[in-house]
Amino acid sequence: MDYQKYIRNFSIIAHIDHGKSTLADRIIENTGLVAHRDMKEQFLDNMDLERERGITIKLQTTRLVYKAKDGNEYVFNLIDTPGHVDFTYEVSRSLAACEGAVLVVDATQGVEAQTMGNVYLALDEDLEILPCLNKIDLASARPEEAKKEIEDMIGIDAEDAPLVSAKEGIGIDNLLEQIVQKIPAPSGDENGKLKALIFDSVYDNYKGVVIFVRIFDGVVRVGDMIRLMSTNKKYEVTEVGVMAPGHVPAKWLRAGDVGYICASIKQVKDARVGDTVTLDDDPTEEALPGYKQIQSMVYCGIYPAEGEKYEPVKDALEKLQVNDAAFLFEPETSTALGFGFRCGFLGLLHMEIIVERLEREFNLSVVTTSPSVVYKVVMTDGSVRMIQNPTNLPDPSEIDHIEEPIVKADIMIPKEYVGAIMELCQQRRGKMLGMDYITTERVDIHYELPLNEVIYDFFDALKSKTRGYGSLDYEFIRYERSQLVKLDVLLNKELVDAFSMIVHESEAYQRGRFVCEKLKEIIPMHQFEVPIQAAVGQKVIARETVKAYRKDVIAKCYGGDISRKKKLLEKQKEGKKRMRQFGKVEVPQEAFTAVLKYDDNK
Ligand SMILES: Nc1nc2c(ncn2[C@@H]2O[C@H](COP(=O)(O)OP(=O)(O)OP(=O)(O)O)[C@@H](O)[C@H]2O)c(=O)[nH]1
Repeated sequence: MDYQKYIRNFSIIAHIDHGKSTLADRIIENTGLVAHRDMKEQFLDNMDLERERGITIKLQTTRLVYKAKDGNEYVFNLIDTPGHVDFTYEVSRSLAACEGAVLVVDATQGVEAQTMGNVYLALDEDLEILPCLNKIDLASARPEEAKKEIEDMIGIDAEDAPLVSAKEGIGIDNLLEQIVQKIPAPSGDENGKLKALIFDSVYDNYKGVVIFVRIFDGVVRVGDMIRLMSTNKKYEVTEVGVMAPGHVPAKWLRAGDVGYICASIKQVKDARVGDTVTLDDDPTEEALPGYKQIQSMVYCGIYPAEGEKYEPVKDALEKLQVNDAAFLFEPETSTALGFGFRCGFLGLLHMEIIVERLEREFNLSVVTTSPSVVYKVVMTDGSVRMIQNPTNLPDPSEIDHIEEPIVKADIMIPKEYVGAIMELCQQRRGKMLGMDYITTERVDIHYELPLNEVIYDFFDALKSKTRGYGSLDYEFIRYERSQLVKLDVLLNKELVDAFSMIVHESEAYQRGRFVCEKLKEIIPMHQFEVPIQAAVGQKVIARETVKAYRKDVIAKCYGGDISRKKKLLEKQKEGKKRMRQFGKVEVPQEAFTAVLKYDDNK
């Protein structure tokens, strides 16, 4: 098929901060479709939050036209991939839509953990990898060394890898030419049965769900009846088009194309990433490989903060979900916190983003309970329960054993930090699998770690112990039997379920003590004494007491001027607003996050 000769479908992959977004901007600019003055910094990252955090979450795809030195015009479909380990599945599906990937390596840093993580994903999809060295404008750039790392670690030729500065716009022409020359053109069968891969979907207020697809075989037109193969649901196509950028309607999409389809699909979760689209009256027999139901790895409870109502939070969560098929929630009640929601996330970053959006975009204040991974509980009668809320852990007498998710982690660090990182991993119940030298100065350490130990702040600890030079990539590998117990917190002798957590038996005592000490610092004095206890089953393993206060807060400024009194009272009131009442005990909201910051203490 001749037209396919002039199409190049590719992604840019990189370790975080190596300059993927900046390079994408530069490519867009150099292909000339977007006028310079219309270029917002980082064109592809379109959410404010993303821009602030500097990470790519939601995929954006752009169709560009490039006039090559051979005189021909080429269509480039630049498919953006999210740059964080939480979103690996989305990365792998957007790569599956491409023939090649531009691998950006920061020439001042060299190959890092997620460079490798992304490269493995690209190799799994049989992509042509086109390495390029970025940030060569910096004096500390060492492109030759970085090239050698690429050759040694990835096993691809990096001799001709373009040296670019995305920031200064150096070397971009050479890169564009190499994209034309080295990334293969698509080679689908336009006359075959429709086979298209959904690699992203978004909700649009006017059009409903817009699905982004790569057509492998066949043609799709307005009016066609399409079928999504994982659900067998049918929809009539109302619009097809390309992202040029923005939605530009077209007559059809055919083999080799990347574009969008609107088909009055109501919810993003009905059009799952990884699913195959075919025609209902002439379907392909076989779906494209690689479809997976997304599994939430981390769960937590989200509750309206005092003063907030249940309904607005529910509405907001529903709105967030229309656009995010990986985010799950269902109603849940907690004796301590009342009516709220159990929410599932891809990882901790995903969770933080949702909570932040609730606060920022919806102006809601919420309480989140300890994040938890999903435990596999094998009961004495042989049945298995998946538990994602510590409160629901069955009675220990009914449990035969508990299994927890284990991940394989690749940690890349300068060699002088090996000791510190091994110690960190040891503390987190890690099992070392091995260590490779990347260069004489840098190593790649492989560990198996319980996911539970990674989700809280492992990454922060890694960064601080390596002065920012460490990088991490991990993937789930299996469930493993482990000695886990439920740690409960009692305030004034009453169990506060929102504080319950599942911990390793060997850590229960220390953890219990930490939680009690922390709560003692945070819970204000009451008219009565407040005992704080940590317990495993019936056994109290740690205890602290918040003493009762004697004086009224105003008594302090007796005779003082009235405005000062007012201020104090107001401050007290303000403080009250952010309190949660448990029985007779008032607990400030910060307590819920403070008890998680265990590692500050280690
Ligand atoms: N000096 C210099 N800085 C660069 C260059 N390219 C990117 N940067 C800077 O490096 C930082 C990271 O660049 P981004 O483009 O945001 O990196 P990214 O890989 O897209 O990051 P994620 O979206 O988080 O994956 C930014 O501060 C850029 O300004 C370059 O060629 N030279």
